[in-house]
Amino acid sequence: MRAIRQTTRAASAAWQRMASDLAPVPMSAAAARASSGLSLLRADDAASVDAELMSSPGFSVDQLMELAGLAVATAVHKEFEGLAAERGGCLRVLVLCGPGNNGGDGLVAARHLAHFGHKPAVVYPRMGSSDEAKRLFGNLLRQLEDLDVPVVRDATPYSADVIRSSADVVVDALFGFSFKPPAREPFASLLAAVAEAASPAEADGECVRLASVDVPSGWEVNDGPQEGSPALSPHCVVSLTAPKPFARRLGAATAHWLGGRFVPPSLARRFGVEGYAALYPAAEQVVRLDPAAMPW
Ligand SMILES: NC(=O)C1=CN([C@@H]2O[C@H](COP(=O)(O)OP(=O)(O)OC[C@H]3O[C@@H](n4cnc5c(N)ncnc54)[C@H](O)[C@@H]3O)[C@@H](O)[C@H]2O)[C@@H](O)CC1
Ligand SMILES: [K+]
Repeated sequence: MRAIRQTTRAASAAWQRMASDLAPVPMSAAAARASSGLSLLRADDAASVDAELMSSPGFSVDQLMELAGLAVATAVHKEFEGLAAERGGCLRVLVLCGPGNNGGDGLVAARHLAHFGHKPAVVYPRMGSSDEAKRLFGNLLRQLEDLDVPVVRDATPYSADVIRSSADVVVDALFGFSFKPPAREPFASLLAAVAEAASPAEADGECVRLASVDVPSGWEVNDGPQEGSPALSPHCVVSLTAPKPFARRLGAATAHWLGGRFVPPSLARRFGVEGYAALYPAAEQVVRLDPAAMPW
């Protein structure tokens, strides 16, 4: 009998040793993100992905901007479908476009929003002066003109009150992953006005809905909102290619969409972002991320 008890104790100890060998080793948060292919893309890595897409696989900037802008328009349309239904199916969308490619995504999004039956208007205070900027953005402006989408080049009239009275939704395409705080004029004042217009501080809680393209403008891409800068508090963010590290600072009330479904798996793997491709349903160009399922 004693021999049987000793054998049982030995077997149990061996089993416990084996079980502890098999138990999952706790991973660091960074390792968990990398192993899932759902890393956050730091600003310099996002710029490298962009540069590589336009070198080895041979995309043109026009192609990428078209897909990014279409994704933005689609996400905005889907996110605010309920609001559109309250407004007879048509939203007044004020698209604020900055001087770089984030602004270009906004110009493309405005065109698609017009095709979707909404009423976009664009504020575009500064355009790059290079020949390439003039060609790229000049074409996008011409396409808006052909659709009778108004484009205003002077941002000064856009106080919080003017924004509130002229728009249901503001698309913030002022700055993306190349933004370096603090914002200079006229963008600083425009950002302050948008921040006020989109804040539900009014007595009835009614405010303009704000959708930010890639990064909420005025937020530091890797660290999020900074003290003292006019920091937007968006209702939704549409991240392109992969969310950037500021995403950790988004509150639970902010919807987070992902678009930019064009990165080849080999390139995505090198930056630890290959896991996002599997999140898109079927032929969708955008996906609403579930914050509980994200490792960050
Ligand atoms: N691979 C991708 O994910 C793609 C990204 N695209 C978009 O491209 C964006 C990045 O574009 P860019 O690199 O042109 O840069 P941004 O559009 O982020 O901004 C750069 C421009 O903003 C100005 N600027 C920067 N800091 C400023 C400040 N503090 N005050 C005033 N002006 C300031 C710069 O002088 C420059 O003109 C992304 O965020 C995304 O929206 C798409 O267009 C194409 C594909
Ligand atoms: K933005």
